[in-house]
Amino acid sequence: MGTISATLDLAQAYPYHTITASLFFILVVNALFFRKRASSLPLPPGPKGFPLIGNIFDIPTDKPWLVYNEWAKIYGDMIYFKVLGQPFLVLHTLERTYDIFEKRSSNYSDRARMPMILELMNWDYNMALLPYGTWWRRHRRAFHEHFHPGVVAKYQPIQSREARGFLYRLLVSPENFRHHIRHAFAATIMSIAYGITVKESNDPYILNAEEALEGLSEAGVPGRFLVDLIPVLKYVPKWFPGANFKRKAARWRKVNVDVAQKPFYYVKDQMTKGTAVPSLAATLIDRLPGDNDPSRREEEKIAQDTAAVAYVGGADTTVSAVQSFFLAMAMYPEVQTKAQAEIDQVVGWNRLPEFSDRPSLPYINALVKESMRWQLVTPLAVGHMCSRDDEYNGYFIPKGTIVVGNSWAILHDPTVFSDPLEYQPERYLKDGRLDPNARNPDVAAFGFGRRICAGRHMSDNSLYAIVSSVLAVYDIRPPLDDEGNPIQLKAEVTSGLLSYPVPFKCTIKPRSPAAEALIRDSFEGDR
Ligand code: HEM
Repeated sequence: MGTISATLDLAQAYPYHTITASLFFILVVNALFFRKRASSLPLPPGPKGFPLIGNIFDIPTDKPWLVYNEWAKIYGDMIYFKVLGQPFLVLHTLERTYDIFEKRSSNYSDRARMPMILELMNWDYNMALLPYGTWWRRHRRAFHEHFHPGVVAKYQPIQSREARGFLYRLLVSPENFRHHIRHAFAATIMSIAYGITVKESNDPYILNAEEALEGLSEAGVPGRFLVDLIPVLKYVPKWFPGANFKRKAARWRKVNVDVAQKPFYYVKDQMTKGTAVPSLAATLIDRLPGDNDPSRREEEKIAQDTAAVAYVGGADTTVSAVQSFFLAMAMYPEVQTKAQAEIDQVVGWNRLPEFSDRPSLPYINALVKESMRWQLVTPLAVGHMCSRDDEYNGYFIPKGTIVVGNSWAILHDPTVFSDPLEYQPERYLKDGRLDPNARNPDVAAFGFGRRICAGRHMSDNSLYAIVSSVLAVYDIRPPLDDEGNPIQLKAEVTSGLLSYPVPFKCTIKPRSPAAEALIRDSFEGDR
């Protein structure tokens, strides 16, 4: 997903002149279109704000999920506030997210309008950003067809191969493990989506996608560009004083066109020459209606978007979960020992774990779950916009409210997860098996309802492939100081829509000479 605007990170985002202009705009809009509240019910509780600007000064910019967690102790499990006229509702418990995002999904599956990103920067190929409706549904259907639980197994050979490549790169330069994690995912997804083998470094496709994602993270902060508040500004010509946003948008638009089109046209070209290797794009192109079919243009656009979103949605998300796994292993040696003991017993020393071993590895499965829960990749998931006025649980929820599920709170609820800040795979196990009654992190870690992450099944397989392979052959330990003493690591994460462990070091060594030989023997790439 990695691609969607942070919906709440507002206060930091509004420079003074933006606030002033926005206030003026809101005053005018309020005066012209003031709408009487459609319900006598009260709004849900929340911090009291100022007229017009609302709670702009209350909005936390650093790890907002923790601040909302504290607010929930004062206001309860539904927290409502407004910023510059935009209403927000934060849901704190699984019961609330289920009621709103699942049971009332037809009303809570839209996205906030983002003219800068969607209309000026051409991010419209990313279905995660699309408004709810037929066009989004057609994209979702096309994506689902290639990433639903029954079909993702076909990507396992690529995932295993890239996991082995990752093991080899760790051997060569363990200190670069963060780069290797990123490379492993980029390589896996480019191979699945386009059959393209990426270069070890400075790959043009990856560089392009990274630039596009940087643009998204800048433009994704609400209010960063005034055009998001005053959409009509998109018609201002590029040369107009102050229209720097149009020039920036033009540059990012070009990058985005490259991301969506270049690899796709490469595959098309290979298919014409008869040299294409199997890939998602090749399958999609193969099935397109004929050139003269009236639906051809739209179908080709959907095919192109589907392959591209696999990359931009998947490239930097699972990466964060794998980084958390490395951090956890360096901090919790006893967990690592138990996991390795299970692999040694089930898989032995002569081969690496396969996907077929997965059902026999309950502790590893529990560890994969805990790696998704402990430090969440998307602690506030992604906001859904409410399409119509609604009444729920005695409160009025106005149309246009951005509703956010606090996934972090749901997966750190101390009444459900004892010592929630600790990394404990045991919490998912009972009598040596996965406990079906334990809360599965999937209930919140990948978002909610109809917009729930469409790549989660593939992500889960990738995480298993990496985690099981690494534990089979490596010991991960804390870094050492100059005297050779272990340095105590802390579980600290970055803020933002996507959260990562704050960069840390760790010591990564093969478990034995036999493990090292296995890593070398299993690697299929160039040395
Ligand atoms: C740890 C890994 C991942 C996490 C935590 C994650 C998280 C998310 C979240 C929170 C959303 C928004 C859900 C919502 O609106 O309620 C999302 C949407 C999406 N994700 Fe992921 N994601 C991950 C991996 C992936 C991968 C590997 C892919 C692609 C192969 C992917 C593709 C998508 C797509 C296409 C959407 C848009 C869904 C829609 O709007 O209908 N994600 N993801």
